[in-house]
Amino acid sequence: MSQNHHYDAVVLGGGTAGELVAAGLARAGRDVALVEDRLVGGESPYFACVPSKSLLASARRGETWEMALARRDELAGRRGDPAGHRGDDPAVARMAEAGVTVLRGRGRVLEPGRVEVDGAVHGYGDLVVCTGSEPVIPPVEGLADVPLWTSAEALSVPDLPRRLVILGGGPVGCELAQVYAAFGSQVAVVEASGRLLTAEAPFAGEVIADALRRMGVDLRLGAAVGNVERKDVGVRLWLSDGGTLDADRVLVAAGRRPRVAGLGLEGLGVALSPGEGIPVDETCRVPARTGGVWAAGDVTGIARTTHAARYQAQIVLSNLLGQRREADYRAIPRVVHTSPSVYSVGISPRRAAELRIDLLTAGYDLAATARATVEADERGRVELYADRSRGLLVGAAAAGRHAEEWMSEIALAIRAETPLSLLADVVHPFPTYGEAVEAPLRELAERLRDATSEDGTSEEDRDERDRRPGPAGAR
Ligand SMILES: Cc1cc2nc3c(=O)[nH]c(=O)nc-3n(C[C@H](O)[C@H](O)[C@H](O)COP(=O)(O)OP(=O)(O)OC[C@H]3O[C@@H](n4cnc5c(N)ncnc54)[C@H](O)[C@@H]3O)c2cc1C
Ligand SMILES: NC(=O)c1ccc[n+]([C@@H]2O[C@H](COP(=O)([O-])OP(=O)(O)OC[C@H]3O[C@@H](n4cnc5c(N)ncnc54)[C@H](O)[C@@H]3O)[C@@H](O)[C@H]2O)c1
Repeated sequence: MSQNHHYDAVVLGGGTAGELVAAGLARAGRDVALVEDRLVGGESPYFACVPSKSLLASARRGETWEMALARRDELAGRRGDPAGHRGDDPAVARMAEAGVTVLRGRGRVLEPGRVEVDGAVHGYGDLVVCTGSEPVIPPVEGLADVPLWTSAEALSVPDLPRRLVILGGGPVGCELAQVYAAFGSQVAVVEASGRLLTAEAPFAGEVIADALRRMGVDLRLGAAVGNVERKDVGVRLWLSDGGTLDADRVLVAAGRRPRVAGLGLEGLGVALSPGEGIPVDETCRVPARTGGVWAAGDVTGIARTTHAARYQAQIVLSNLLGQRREADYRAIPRVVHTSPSVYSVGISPRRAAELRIDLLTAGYDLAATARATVEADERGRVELYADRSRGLLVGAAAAGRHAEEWMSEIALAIRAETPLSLLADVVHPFPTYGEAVEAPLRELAERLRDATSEDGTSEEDRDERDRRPGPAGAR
């Protein structure tokens, strides 16, 4: 096949990460092509973050389903219309303005230095893979034979099912359970592990479980779906605990896997493992037989949020523009935007157990803050986690009203390795939920000081220990 054009860089996938890398390189004078086979902008604006947060906000404001849909589709409506018109013109125009060539179609690597996009071949110097992730459909008998929703359908069609069963109680399952329950669907969540938000601190899942139950959501925790059968009206699901559920619609929210299949990366000598992300080093470079392969965003399987995709895109950009920069994943926040919301950062108790880190935990119920009293919303708690051996804050979780807005100082503290004695001296305005971190910070500082004086460790020893690199956080 003859080659159309040789680009300095080809970016595969025009989502959050791909757009940023392509525009940044083009603005720096590089000849760049962005390959996108759906909508420039990717998942976040059309099918994920924006429509889900819009519906959650409408639910909080008590809007009707019709109002909520109108607002959702106005914000995310650039996903196109049923006639097949693509709605991403503003995003494409942004790329053109930056000097990026947008190549519509599915891209795959033919051989080192050459990609094919719907039959046309293009050459490249550097390849940046930003192909995102896709939902996992669990191998449940009968599931493939019934009409399913993934989050993309749930966030783009106008239907409000009377009975909705959600498979999976992770961030997607919890956010969408709250949306549909708020607008009147009878919602059940089937979560195979014993609790919601299983990767996070147990109290967080309990706070969300309580909020969902109060809205009438039927939580089937610790139960897996055995099989699914189509009925005259709707479907029936048989659960491993012997229970059954009837539904008009099944929404699968059972996790996502990096989108790596069919990209031709094996031909570059990239080592791929089933279900895993493209391996990257700390500069987001992909170890490959040939140089010049990079990856950013969900496809790396590392932090899987829009802000992490942006961060990795900036890392790739800096390195491609000749400024070495390494990613640090120790303090990337993870937020579930339910009411109350859940904010986690750094190491979770589960991750600490896997890494055999001896955690010191201190917590505080938000009910004890004056803000909770004046707001008449006492739900929630904050927990802070310190690594006993390093004497540093390494993780935190909070469930509570707007937790995502008042916990950022903890991310900074973890990232900057701020001494606990200094953190415990920080003053928060009264009356705010943010005051809830003061008591646990003081407690951790005191317990670490006591531990230090008991084991005879001097301040100098502690300083030396603090300078050593810590274990990778959210990975
Ligand atoms: C329901 C839901 C809600 C979420 N809410 C939040 C939230 O509130 N906050 C948050 O931070 N994160 C949230 N996320 C996660 C967030 O959406 C992702 O982390 C983010 O979109 C990842 O960006 P990306 O650039 O890696 O991939 P994507 O945005 O998925 O972009 C990848 C692009 O590559 C294209 N592509 C793939 N293969 C090819 C190919 N071979 N050729 C051409 N194009 C290709 C795809 O069409 C796609 O446009 C949510 C996710 C879901 C599912
Ligand atoms: N606010 C945010 O930042 C946000 C919001 C939504 C999603 N996301 C991202 O999207 C990704 C996907 O989220 P998710 O919630 O789909 O995945 P997840 O992997 O976090 O959770 C999936 C859940 O489904 C359960 N499960 C799997 N198979 C099951 C089965 N057969 N029956 C019952 N339960 C089953 C698992 O135990 C797990 O708890 C996450 O990585 C997250 O980072 C982010």
